[in-house]
Amino acid sequence: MNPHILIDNVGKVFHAAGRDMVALQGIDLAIPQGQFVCLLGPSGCGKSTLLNAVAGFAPPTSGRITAGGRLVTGPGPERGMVFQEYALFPWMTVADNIGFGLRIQGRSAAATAARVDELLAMLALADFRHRYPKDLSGGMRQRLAIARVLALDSPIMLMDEPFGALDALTRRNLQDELLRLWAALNKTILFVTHSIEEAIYLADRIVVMTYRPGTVKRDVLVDLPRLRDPADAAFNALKRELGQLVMEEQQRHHHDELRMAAVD
Ligand SMILES: Nc1ncnc2c1ncn2[C@@H]1O[C@H](COP(=O)(O)OP(=O)(O)OP(=O)(O)O)[C@@H](O)[C@H]1O
Repeated sequence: MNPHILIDNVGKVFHAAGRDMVALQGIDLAIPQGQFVCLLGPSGCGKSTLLNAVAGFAPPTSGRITAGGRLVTGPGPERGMVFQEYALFPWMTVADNIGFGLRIQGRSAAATAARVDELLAMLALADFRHRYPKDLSGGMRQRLAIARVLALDSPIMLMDEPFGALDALTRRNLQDELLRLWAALNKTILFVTHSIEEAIYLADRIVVMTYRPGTVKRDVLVDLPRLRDPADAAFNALKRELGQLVMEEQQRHHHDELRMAAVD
């Protein structure tokens, strides 16, 4: 079967302060339909750069990416993105935020209203439909951000540290919610995190990235039954193994920063 997302020898070079910086190099990933993939690595290893390339926001400088068999040349309706900072319209109510994308797609008022009701129920937001984002907790805002993306029915969801700003309990609730939606809706998910535990809790597959240049350091299938228990021995064994890999890259990051400070 053709992969749902194909990342083929992708590289990205930034030109900054008169220097070339290789953010990504030779990334190859074939992601089948329905797989939940976490990109894991320390700050600066290119996770967001890769996700933005798949989203079509910032094209790679070499290689190519296809989604659903089509070359990615820009953003597209088959790829929905959820950001850490919610990306909500503060002047619109919860219901209007969810319906916005549908209206600009030209759906009728009745079809939009029906779909909005469905999503409000799915994300347990029905009691909040008339509120504005500023009157919601961080967890509720992130539910709303997910509802907005689900409204468009994109088969691929791209998520950039979506739960990074939430407290531990809210984060776990939303992780469970996301697993439920993923299983029910059969989405392909590419999810960026620097939390090893989050990656093991969620993913079918974890791609650990190296720091500068960003390459694939390890590509691991997580074969543990869900819902996973972070206290479980196999969970912890994998956590130790991945922790070692991420630590090595964090140290490279740290040495790089010391070297840059010495040059300046
Ligand atoms: N527009 C840009 N111009 C120049 N350099 C950039 C640009 N965007 C990202 N970079 C650099 O590319 C590298 C990868 O950045 P990226 O944000 O993808 O990393 P990340 O793994 O997502 O980190 P974080 O978890 O901190 O977001 C970093 O060294 C960053 O400084």
